[in-house]
Amino acid sequence: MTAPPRMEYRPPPITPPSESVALSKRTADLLQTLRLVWQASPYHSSVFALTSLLGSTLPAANLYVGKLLLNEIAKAAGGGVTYQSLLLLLGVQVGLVVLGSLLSTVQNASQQLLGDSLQHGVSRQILDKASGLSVEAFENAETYDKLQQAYREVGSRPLGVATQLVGLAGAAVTLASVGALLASLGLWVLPLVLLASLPGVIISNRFGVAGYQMLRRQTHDARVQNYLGSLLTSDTLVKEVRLFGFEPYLLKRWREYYLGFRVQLETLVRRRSAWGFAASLGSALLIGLASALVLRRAAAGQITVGDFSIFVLGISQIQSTVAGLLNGVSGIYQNLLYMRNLFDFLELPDRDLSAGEVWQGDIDTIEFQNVGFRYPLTDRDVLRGVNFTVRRGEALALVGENGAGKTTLVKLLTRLFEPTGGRILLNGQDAARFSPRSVQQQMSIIFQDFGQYQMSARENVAIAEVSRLGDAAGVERAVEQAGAAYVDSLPQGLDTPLGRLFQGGRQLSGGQWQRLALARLYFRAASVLVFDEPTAALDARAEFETIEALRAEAGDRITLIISHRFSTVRLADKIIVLEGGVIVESGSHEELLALQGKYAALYDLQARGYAASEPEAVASR
Ligand SMILES: Nc1ncnc2c1ncn2[C@@H]1O[C@H](COP(=O)(O)OP(=O)(O)OP(=O)(O)O)[C@@H](O)[C@H]1O
Repeated sequence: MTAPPRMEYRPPPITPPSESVALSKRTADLLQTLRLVWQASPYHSSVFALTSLLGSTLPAANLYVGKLLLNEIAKAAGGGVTYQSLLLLLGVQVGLVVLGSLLSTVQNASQQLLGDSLQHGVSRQILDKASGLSVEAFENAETYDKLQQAYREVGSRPLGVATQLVGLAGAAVTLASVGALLASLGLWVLPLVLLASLPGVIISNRFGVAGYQMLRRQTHDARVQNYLGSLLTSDTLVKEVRLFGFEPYLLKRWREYYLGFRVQLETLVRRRSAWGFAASLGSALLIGLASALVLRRAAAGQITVGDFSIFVLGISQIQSTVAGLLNGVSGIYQNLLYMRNLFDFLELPDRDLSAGEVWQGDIDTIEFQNVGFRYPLTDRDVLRGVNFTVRRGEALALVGENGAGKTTLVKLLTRLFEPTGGRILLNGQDAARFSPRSVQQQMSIIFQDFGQYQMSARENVAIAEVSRLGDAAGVERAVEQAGAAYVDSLPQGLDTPLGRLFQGGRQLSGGQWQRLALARLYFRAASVLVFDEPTAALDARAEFETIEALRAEAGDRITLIISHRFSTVRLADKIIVLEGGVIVESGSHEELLALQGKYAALYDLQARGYAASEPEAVASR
């Protein structure tokens, strides 16, 4: 077994993204999002919404005061207007500017704090949910995709919806107030100005959605491309990549994906530009028409200079507000797609690991009765009719070729998955009756892809039972049992930070990490110890010694060992040979050799290999 790679390729989602959810569902999502925003911070939500709405009335107020000022100035040419009255209007205008900047300052501050609370609140919900999901959920590519996307975009999306919604309400207020001013200039002016705003916005909106959909379609390929890039930047894989020299191959594939994306982007940009140009032509014609109508009234002396200023400034105000309004709608739509993904994830059923009776005391016997198992979303049983019993003080070894089902069997025993057929009895009682959590507390395990936690050596050991993090003697004992005495020579002993991820971390060798994982196994006071081929980085002699020590340490506990090394396997009291998910032989080492079957054949094969390469290692056993 090699050390586990950090990056993992996962297949594409099984179902397409949920873009066709009905309008009612979208409305429900919108309400749910608002609830989320409100719950994150009722105070900042209110301040943010209030300041935004108040600020939205200011453009119309500014236009109106500007109109009054211009009219007064025009009147002043004929006399009868005092300086004071002009100053008063100027004062009002300055007051509006000050009010505007005050409102936007408060609005920005509350938006930032609301965003922070939201990000924290949603991240918390995602992490809570992830903690409650079954292992099965993580092995499902669709669920895993949802989790990744939800977590990646948690900083921007929920706040995006809140900001756009408030912006939408604000735009409606501005549109209504400025629109009322424009409407006073003639029947057709407002409709024409509104119409002129539409083409550009519709085009940008349409292509915004198209761009988003393009990115969604590219999600899977982009992940493959990212994965390829990560292979070139991975610290754990650099040795293998250099040695086999497949960098050019990776780069070529990485670039092929890029070129595929580029073609799609170019098509989109070309179409968007052409339609965008046509839209601006249409807008210019409509504005020209509206201007002609207003100028006709001006020529007839029906409108003042101030009115005309409202028309000129109002056009750009209306255009930018309509653009904001429609972009807000499409932005909300896009963000709601993300929110649906988030809600889908948050609505996934939890696996309540505490549901069921609480298991008390040691596990003295484990009995598999006709156990079968099929992974979700697959159509093949990977275990069938598995029967065996193991008792206190016994060590059971599982042997079989790659893919035979050994790890799956351990996943069932440790209640990470539940059998799809048959049952597992613990001390004669159906394990399904008991809460997985309470049963798991009786088990300690070291997996083949055990964790290398970028924390201190002490934490690497004690997280097996966090309630005993302060148990210094216990940690030291576990370290000693695991033969991980090297930690004493680390700069800060057990408190040395490990791994390369963070500053000051010490990197360990594969074998050293394994010994620490072994210490973790020993640290937990459990009545069942499981070794899922953890000794890969140890040589045959070290593995033999480790397992021999384990047998001594295990005492009267139940031990389960998965190993491909027969020198280790033979130390077990009972050996089960799995083939294609079925037990084909079982018995002690001697019994199985005498049987002259599968086990004996595999044993002979390996013994011959050792005899050729490591004669003294075999001879000494
Ligand atoms: N999450 C999963 N979803 C679907 N199939 C799986 C999953 N994990 C394992 N399998 C399949 O189940 C079968 C048994 O796998 P398992 O990991 O139990 O084998 P193993 O005997 O432990 O192999 P190895 O010696 O290589 O570790 C294999 O065919 C494997 O492809």
